[in-house]
Amino acid sequence: MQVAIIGITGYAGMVLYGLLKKHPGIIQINLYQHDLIEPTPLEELAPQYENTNKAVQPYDSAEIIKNNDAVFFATPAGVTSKLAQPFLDADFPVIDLSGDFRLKNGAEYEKWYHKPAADNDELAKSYYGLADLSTNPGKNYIANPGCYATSVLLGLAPLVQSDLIDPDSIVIDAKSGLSGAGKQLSESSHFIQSNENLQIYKPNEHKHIPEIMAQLKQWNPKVDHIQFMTTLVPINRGIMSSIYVKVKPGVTEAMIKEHFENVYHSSKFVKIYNHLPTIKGVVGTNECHIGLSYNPTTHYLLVDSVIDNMIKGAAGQAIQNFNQLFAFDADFGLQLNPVLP
Ligand SMILES: NC(=O)C1=CN([C@@H]2O[C@H](COP(=O)(O)OP(=O)(O)OC[C@H]3O[C@@H](n4cnc5c(N)ncnc54)[C@H](OP(=O)(O)O)[C@@H]3O)[C@@H](O)[C@H]2O)C=CC1
Ligand SMILES: CC(=O)N[C@@H](CCC(=O)OP(=O)(O)O)C(=O)O
Repeated sequence: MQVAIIGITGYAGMVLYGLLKKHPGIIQINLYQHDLIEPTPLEELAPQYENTNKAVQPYDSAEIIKNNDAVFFATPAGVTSKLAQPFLDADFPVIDLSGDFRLKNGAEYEKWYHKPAADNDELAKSYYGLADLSTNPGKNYIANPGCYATSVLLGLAPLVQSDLIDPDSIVIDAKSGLSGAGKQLSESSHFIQSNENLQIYKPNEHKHIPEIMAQLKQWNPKVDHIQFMTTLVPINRGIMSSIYVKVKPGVTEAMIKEHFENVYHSSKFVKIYNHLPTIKGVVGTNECHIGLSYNPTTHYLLVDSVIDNMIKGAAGQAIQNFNQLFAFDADFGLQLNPVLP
């Protein structure tokens, strides 16, 4: 197969390119970039690719459809809402790493993203691909989930789906490394500001709140709200979501553990641990590690869910979705080891 990537000069695009090069079902990766007027050597756009002898083509939807079997958009929010139409019209496979097609309601997107949304009838054609817990019903436009949303939803699914917790009690304290913010420098990601520092950002305003809520409500309509906070931590990669929930009377620690193990027993990528996992155990992999700690005095349960934001939270899950769509083995391109020590 041949696939296209848009956004090779960004963090998610470059990680995706590295993973797809090792995918046994892919014979060629074609790169396209939005601001080119003629084919340009990749190394001119991104010096780390020196001597790779690869060209990047100007963006052209008709060429992409003609020369590829699928396209990955690793572009910022606000891009695919404008570019998706020819792909939707042609029912051409798209894996969209941005948030533009994750919410089904355009007005809700505009409220949280502060950008114009795609039309509601276009949004309706997309499939939210939380790849470890759902199977594509055959839709060709895949909205790849957000990084925080992935770690939170994988941590909450067994509890919410089976109604084991007080649905009003969900409090999430999520921490992310700086690569989650993409390559654009901002005041909060400047070295002086981020190094040796912790910064809470977007309190009660994070765009992953409606994304998480939409999925939780589908699983269990009793969930009406979540308390969700995000903190920037001075590491390159990784997300730890510390999720606190009040367990229902009669639900024991042993029952919870067994339930998590049952839900994920056949999962290649989600692993339940006896200890509380750390970010280092997942960075470089497509895995989500989950640990549990129950407080019998308060009846609060901590679910500790960690992922690599660049892989499970972006490029890796995009490949899982691609593998599902084209019936490849789930771990094609994703047999990875953590970066240790
Ligand atoms: N970083 C992460 O951990 C995660 C990112 N995502 C999502 O993946 C997408 C990419 O993120 P990330 O790689 O971090 O972002 P970056 O900012 O690092 O990269 C963005 C890429 O998109 C290109 N781009 C910028 N503007 C446009 C435009 N108008 N049209 C087409 N292409 C454009 C950039 O090109 P140029 O070099 O010319 O600016 C660059 O190649 C985003 O939607 C992000 O939300 C999802 C989950 C996790
Ligand atoms: C550290 C940091 O800034 N992280 C980003 C999350 C990026 C991501 O996963 O999400 P989208 O694809 O939804 O943009 C943020 O909080 O907006």
